[in-house]
Amino acid sequence: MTQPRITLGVSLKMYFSYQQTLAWSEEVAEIARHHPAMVNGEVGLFVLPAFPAIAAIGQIFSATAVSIGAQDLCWEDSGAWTGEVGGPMLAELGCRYVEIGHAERRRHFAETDVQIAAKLAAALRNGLTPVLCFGEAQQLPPDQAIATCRQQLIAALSEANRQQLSGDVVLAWEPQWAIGAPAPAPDAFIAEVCHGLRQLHDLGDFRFRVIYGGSAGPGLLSRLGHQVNGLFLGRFAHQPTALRQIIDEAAALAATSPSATEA
Ligand SMILES: O=C[C@H](O)COP(=O)(O)O
Repeated sequence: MTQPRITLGVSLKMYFSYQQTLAWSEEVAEIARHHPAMVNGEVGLFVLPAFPAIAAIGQIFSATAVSIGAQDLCWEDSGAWTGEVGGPMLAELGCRYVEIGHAERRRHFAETDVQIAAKLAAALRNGLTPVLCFGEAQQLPPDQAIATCRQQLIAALSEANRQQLSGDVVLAWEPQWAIGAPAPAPDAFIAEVCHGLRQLHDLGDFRFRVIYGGSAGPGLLSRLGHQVNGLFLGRFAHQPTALRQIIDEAAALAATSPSATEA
């Protein structure tokens, strides 16, 4: 499948009620139906709601270019795994993406590298594009942040590599200290780390997009330019008007991407 020039993702985490999720999705679907860069596929948007809202927002986004996904999955496909949701059911529900390894899941649910690697393999096995979250816990110089992230990526991709799985993987780099903060990491730091992450070519047979997350909001994408393949958004996408502004910025960036000017 052709990749959008700019990828935007929104995780609603557990912020919205069911009805709020539907109302927000209706407004975003309206934007997506009319935004030229979304209609022509230059800007891609995926939305990850809480599990119970997946089917309903799948209907709301059905006639749009917006993809839906989940915030987690089980590493097993079926069986006696009370409370879990497996990749096959997510695929049945129309999910294209699944988030894996978010810092909040590591912190609050003690997810380990081994579990994250198994979940990533489960996603690929079920035709879902993993949105692999990773990022350094403390503020580090860019070269050390890149080295720390590289180790996390090697661990997270290890099971997929062992099973010789391949496919698209969204690399959602989120410095842990920038998540839930008043502002994102400094622009120059984001640019340098994303550049370094995009140079990592020894991680397996995957097609990567590197997107930045951590208090990202309007203005950031325009400031970063082509240093990133997109953004992973949380709180600052809760207002549909703010998301529209970010989509506009993505469209402007997509129009000046090297592949766009060659076309
Ligand atoms: O999943 C999204 C990220 O954790 C970013 O969330 P945030 O923008 O609210 O910090």
